Amino acid sequence: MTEDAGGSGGPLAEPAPRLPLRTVFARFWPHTRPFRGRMVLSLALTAGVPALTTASIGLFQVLVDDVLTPADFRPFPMLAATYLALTLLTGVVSYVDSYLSAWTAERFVLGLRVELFAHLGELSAPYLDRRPLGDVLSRIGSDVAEIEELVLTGVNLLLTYSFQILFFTTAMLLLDWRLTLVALVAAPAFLLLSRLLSRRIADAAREERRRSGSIVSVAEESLGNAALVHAYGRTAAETARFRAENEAAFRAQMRAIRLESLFAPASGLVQAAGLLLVAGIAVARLGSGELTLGGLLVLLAYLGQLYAPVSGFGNLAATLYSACAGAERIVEVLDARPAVAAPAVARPLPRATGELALHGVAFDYPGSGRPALHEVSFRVPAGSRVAVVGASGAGKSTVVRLLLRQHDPDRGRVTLDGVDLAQLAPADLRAAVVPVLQDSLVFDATVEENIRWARPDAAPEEVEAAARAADLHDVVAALPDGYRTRIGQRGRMLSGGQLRRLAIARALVRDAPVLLLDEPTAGLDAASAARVLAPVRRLAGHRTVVLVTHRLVDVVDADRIVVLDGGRVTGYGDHPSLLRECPGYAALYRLQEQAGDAPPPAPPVAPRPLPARRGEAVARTVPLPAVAGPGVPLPAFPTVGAPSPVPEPRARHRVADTGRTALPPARHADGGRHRRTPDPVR
Ligand SMILES: Nc1ncnc2c1ncn2[C@@H]1O[C@H](COP(=O)(O)OP(=O)(O)OP(=O)(O)O)[C@@H](O)[C@H]1O
Repeated sequence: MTEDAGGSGGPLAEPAPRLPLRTVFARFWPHTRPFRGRMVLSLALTAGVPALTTASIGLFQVLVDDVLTPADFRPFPMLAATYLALTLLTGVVSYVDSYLSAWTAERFVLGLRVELFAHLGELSAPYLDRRPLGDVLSRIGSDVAEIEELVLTGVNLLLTYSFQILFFTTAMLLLDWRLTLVALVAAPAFLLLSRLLSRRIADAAREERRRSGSIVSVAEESLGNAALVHAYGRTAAETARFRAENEAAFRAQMRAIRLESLFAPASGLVQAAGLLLVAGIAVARLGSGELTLGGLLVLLAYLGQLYAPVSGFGNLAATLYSACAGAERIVEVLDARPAVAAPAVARPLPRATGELALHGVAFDYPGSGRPALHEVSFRVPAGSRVAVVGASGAGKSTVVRLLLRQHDPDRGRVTLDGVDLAQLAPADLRAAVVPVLQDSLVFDATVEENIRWARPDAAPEEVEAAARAADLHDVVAALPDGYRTRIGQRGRMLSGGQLRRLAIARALVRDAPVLLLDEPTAGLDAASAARVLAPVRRLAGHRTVVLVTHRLVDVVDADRIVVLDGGRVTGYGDHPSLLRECPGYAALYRLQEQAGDAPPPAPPVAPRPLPARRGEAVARTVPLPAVAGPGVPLPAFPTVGAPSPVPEPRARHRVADTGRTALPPARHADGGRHRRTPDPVR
C-alpha cells in the first residue's frame, strides 16, 4: 500500500507507454472485421444525411427566388410537400444510422472487453500480483470504451464531416465559386488551431486516465481492507488518500476541459470572421446583380453548415488524442505475455501417476535481484505425503508456484512423472496438480456451486462425497439450506477452518493425482488445524500430497519432509531423522514446541474410504517408482512404516547447491541402527 494519505506521492497506477495515434488505430482496426458489413451500410446512411440536408437548404433558394420575391404562391404546395418528404426521409435515415452505429459500437466494445478479460485470465496471478487491482478494473471498464471512440465513432465522424464538407462545398461552388473560395480561406485557421490544442489535450487526458485507474485502485484497496482500516482508526487517512487521487484527477480533467473549451470560442471567432468576409463580398455582388437574394441566403446557410464540420475536424483531433490515452493502457495489457508459455508441441500425459521432482532448480523473481531458490532438488514419489517446511521467506511458496508452473525455473527442471512441466499441455498439468491456496478463495455462491466449480460435471453425490472426505459435510448439513446455502462474499457464513475444508473439498472433487496445499493451517487454532489436516492425512496412498507449511507440528507424520532455508534444501527425511540430523529443523521444532504449538492428535491409520479417482481401482502403495528421464536420477523412496524396497543410503544431509555434507552421520547409542535419512536426490 502506498503511504500517500496526504496525496504527496504519485498515483498507484503506472503510466502506459505512449504510442502514436496511427499505431493505436492500426492495432484495433482489425477488430472491426466482424462489423464491416454494417459499417458500410452505416457509411451509406452517413452520406445520406448531409445529401438530404443539402437538398433541403437548396429548396430555400427556390422558395425565396420563385415564391417570395415574385409573390407567386402556386409552386408553394409542391415545395412544402418536397420539404416535408425530405425532412421525413432525413429523420428515418438518421434514426437507422444512429441505431446501427450504436449497435456496432457496443458490440465492438463488448468483444474487446471480453478479449481483454480472457487475456488477463491467461496472464494470471504473477501479472495481476504486480498491479493494483483497481487500475486493472478501470482499464476493463472505461479505457476499453475509449478505443471505440477512436476506431468507430472517430471514423464515423471523420466520414460524416467529410461528406458534409463535400456536399456543402459542391453546392456552394455551383452557386458562386469565387465566394466559395473566399469562404474556404478560413479552413486552414481551424486546422492550425486544432493542431495547437490537441496534443496538449492528449497529455491532460493521459494523466486523467491514469488517475482514474488510481481512484479505483485506492477505493478497491481501502474498501477491501475495511476491517483493518476500521480497527486501526484509519478511515480519515484513507479518505484523504482517496480525496488526493480524486483531486489529481480533477486537476487533469480541468486542464483538458480548459483546453477543449478554448477551442469553441476560438473557432467561433474564425467562423465569424469568415462569415463577415463572405457576407460583405456577397452583398456587393447582390447589388451588382451577380447574385440573387435567394442565392445569397442559401450561400450563407451553406456556409453556416460548412463551418460546423470544419471545426468538428478540429474537435475530432482532440477527441482522438484523448481516446488514444485510454487505448495505450489497453495495448499495454494486451501486449503483456504470460510468465510461462505453453509448449508448441506438448508431451501427452493423459493420466499422471503424480510423481513430482525438482532437479537443481534455481529461481529469481523478475526484478528482485536476489535468488529465491538455489539449486533445489527433491522428489515427491507418487502417492506419498511430503511436507515442505522452513521459516518465513525460506522459499516454500516459490516452490508451490514452480510446481503449479506459474513461473519457469531459471535453471534446472520441475517434472511430473518425469516429464518437464514446460513440455506439458497446460490442461494436462492443471488436471494433474490441484492446489489449495493459502487464502481460501471462494465465490459468493452456494456451497455446492463452490465445490462443483472445480469440476462442473460433478454429480451431487460426488460433491457430497468430497465434502464428507474434507470433513465438511456435518457443517454443511447444519446450514439453513444445506448444500444450497449461499456462503456470501468471501465466504463470511463460514469460519476460517471451515473455509479451508471447503477449499479442500473443492480440490478433492477435481479428482487429480496431486494435491498441493500451501499453508492450509495458517491462522487456525490447534483444534481447527487438526480438523483441516485430518482429511489430508486420510488421503495417504490415494494421492500425492505436497503440504507447504511453516508449522512443523503439522507434519511430524509426513512420509518425508523437505527443509528449506534461504532458498536451499538443508534437510530431507522423516521427522525423527531430521530431529536427530538437521540442526536447523530441530531448533525450529523446539522453538515451536516451546511456543506452545501442540502436535496434532495422532493420525488415523486406516484411511476412510474416499471417492476413488476416476480410472483408478486400487490405491497406489509402495514401492514407488524412481524418477525417470534425463537429469539427476532419483532413487526409489520408501514410505514410512513400509519396508524399504532398496537398501537405504547412509544418513546424511546435503547442502543441495554445493553437494557438501553439512553434518557428519550422527552416532547413536543403538550402534547406528537408527532410521536413516534419505538424501533428497540420491
Ligand atoms: N512476487 C515476488 N517478487 C519478488 N520477490 C518475491 C516474490 N515473492 C516472494 N519473493 C521473495 O522470495 C523469497 C521466498 O519467498 P516465499 O514467498 O517463497 O517464502 P515462504 O517460505 O513461502 O515465506 P512465508 O512462509 O512467509 O510465506 C523471499 O525472499 C521473498 O521476499
